[in-house]
Amino acid sequence: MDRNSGKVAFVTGAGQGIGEAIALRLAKDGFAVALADMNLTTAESVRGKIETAGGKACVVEVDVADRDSVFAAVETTVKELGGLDVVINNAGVAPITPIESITPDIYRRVFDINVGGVLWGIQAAVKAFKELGHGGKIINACSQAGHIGNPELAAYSGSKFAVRGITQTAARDLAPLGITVNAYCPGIVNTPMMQKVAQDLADNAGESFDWGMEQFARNITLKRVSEADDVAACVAFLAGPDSDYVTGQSILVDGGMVFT
Ligand SMILES: NC(=O)C1=CN([C@@H]2O[C@H](COP(=O)(O)OP(=O)(O)OC[C@H]3O[C@@H](n4cnc5c(N)ncnc54)[C@H](O)[C@@H]3O)[C@@H](O)[C@H]2O)C=CC1
Ligand SMILES: CC(=O)C(C)=O
Repeated sequence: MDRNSGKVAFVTGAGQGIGEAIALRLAKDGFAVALADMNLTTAESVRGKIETAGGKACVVEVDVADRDSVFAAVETTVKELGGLDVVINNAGVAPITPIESITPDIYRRVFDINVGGVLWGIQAAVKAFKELGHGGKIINACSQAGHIGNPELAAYSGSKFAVRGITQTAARDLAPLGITVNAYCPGIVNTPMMQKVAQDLADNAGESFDWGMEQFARNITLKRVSEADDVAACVAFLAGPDSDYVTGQSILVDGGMVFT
């Protein structure tokens, strides 16, 4: 707790799922947390949970696909919470996309949010860290699907491979500024996103939700689907001082789905 007190973390997609779990965990670990989301209702509810537990948080509206919106959200965070030390580019979307179904609109939406959101988040973080006169930590949402192509998720898998590449490059470019850049790669996490992915896959095949989930879950070595807290624990490591000598890595937190 003490090691992070006075530090500020900015988390996109913090209103639900993995982003919510990250925000709650970092607040418990002593960070003041900016809850950045396009859904202000869910973000406000997370703020309520943090404040009830004695933590500090603010809500910031953001559309991560919009560069200006990301820069404005980061600036608001610095004003409201008095600094910035960690930026977590977590927001993402995962539509089921059999290869022949991908339209220009689907392609652009997935890449604008999953890749653009990471790029603009990195740029906004660098600007703020420079203005504040110190380095910092940038942490991006990748996926096991960013290490191996997942069936019927071509647009999504492609976007997450891109996140891994950007993470490596940004780590090299930003090291001279004292900034580390890493990513976390969840497996199958029980969140609204994954529930929809499984349901859509099942609907396309005329099967049940459990069948849809099983298509993704059957290769998990630890034989259980992940909870968002499993991912938050890895992000807490990447956000804290114990990861100071780690950069450019995309760390799998998938219960043993992909071995690299
Ligand atoms: N759930 C899973 O099994 C896995 C998730 N991931 C990644 O983890 C991240 C979080 O996923 P989940 O929590 O499962 O998703 P989720 O769909 O449950 O929550 C996503 C949050 O991001 C927000 N959001 C979406 N688009 C946004 C935008 N343009 N601007 C601002 N906020 C936006 C939503 O309002 C929501 O609060 C994503 O990047 C996802 O790709 C990676 C691997 C597995
Ligand atoms: C949605 C996702 O990231 C999967 C299936 O790994």
